[in-house]
Amino acid sequence: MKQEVVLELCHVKKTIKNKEIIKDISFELCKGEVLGLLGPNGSGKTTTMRMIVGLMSLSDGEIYIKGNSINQNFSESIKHVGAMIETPAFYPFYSGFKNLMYFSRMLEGVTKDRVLEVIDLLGLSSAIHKKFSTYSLGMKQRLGIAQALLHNPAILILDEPTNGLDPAGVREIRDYLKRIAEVEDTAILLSSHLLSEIELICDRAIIIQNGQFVEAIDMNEKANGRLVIEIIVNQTNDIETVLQQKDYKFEIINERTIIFEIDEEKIPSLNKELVLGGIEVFYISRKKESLEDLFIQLTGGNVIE
Ligand SMILES: Nc1ncnc2c1ncn2[C@@H]1O[C@H](COP(=O)(O)OP(=O)(O)OP(=O)(O)O)[C@@H](O)[C@H]1O
Repeated sequence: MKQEVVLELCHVKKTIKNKEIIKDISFELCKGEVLGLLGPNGSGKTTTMRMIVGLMSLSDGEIYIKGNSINQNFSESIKHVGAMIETPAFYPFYSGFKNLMYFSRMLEGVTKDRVLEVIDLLGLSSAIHKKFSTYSLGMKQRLGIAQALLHNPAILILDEPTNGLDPAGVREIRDYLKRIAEVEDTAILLSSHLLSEIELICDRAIIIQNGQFVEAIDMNEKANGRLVIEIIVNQTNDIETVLQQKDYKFEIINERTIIFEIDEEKIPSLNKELVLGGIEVFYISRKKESLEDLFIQLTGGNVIE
């Protein structure tokens, strides 16, 4: 069953001073999904997010939030969005709690119970009455996410939420984001230049480069066992004849090497087929592509921080 689409970008473009910053970006974000926006520095991740939250206008294209065009009905669409785009600004000498209460009063219908709920959701209860200035960077980020969630938005937009955090802090944020998506059914769009994070946190990733969509990757498909394997055989000339009736996805690399993209459970039957077809199999080895390999391959080896 297809999930409800809560955010849709259709051929979005942005030109600033005659420079096309965003050339043509389209993607969808579904309820409860965690989607990563991945791209080298300067590829347009922040600009894309700024347009979604209305901090920047679109030069062309459309953005729909829960079916409402942000161009035509901004006030209706923006109420479904919570965002942390720049470093969140809090009063340093107020406690985390007082800060959240302060922001909650500016939002319609946010009760003290909801404030307590987001504090619990982000694991901030034990430190919530301490001054904001005493918080670690990870706690400041979590308070920022808690603030963005106060009005229970359908979509949470986070620009590099793990930037500057140590590995333990990164893991913490990752666990909390997964929890938010599960518990509140929130759709999360986050950007990161850390590929490993995107791979761990997200259900899907959109790769962009030079303001242009490059590829969408489904992490669950990867996790569901689709592997890249390398098979060394005595000769590859007859491979196509041997496998003629099967819908294998493969590439002959040279006279002895073939690469297959295959479900793990189909490897033994593939092996059998090759052997029965008169092909001598020397090695079968797993070449599971990491997101990093794929990213470098797709973006032509651009340097990533
Ligand atoms: N207001 C602006 N005026 C002119 N150029 C801009 C403006 N905002 C962004 N740019 C340019 O647009 C491009 C994309 O920037 P953006 O910040 O969206 O990229 P990014 O993928 O978020 O990069 P980073 O990871 O470094 O933050 C960059 O070349 C940037 O210099």
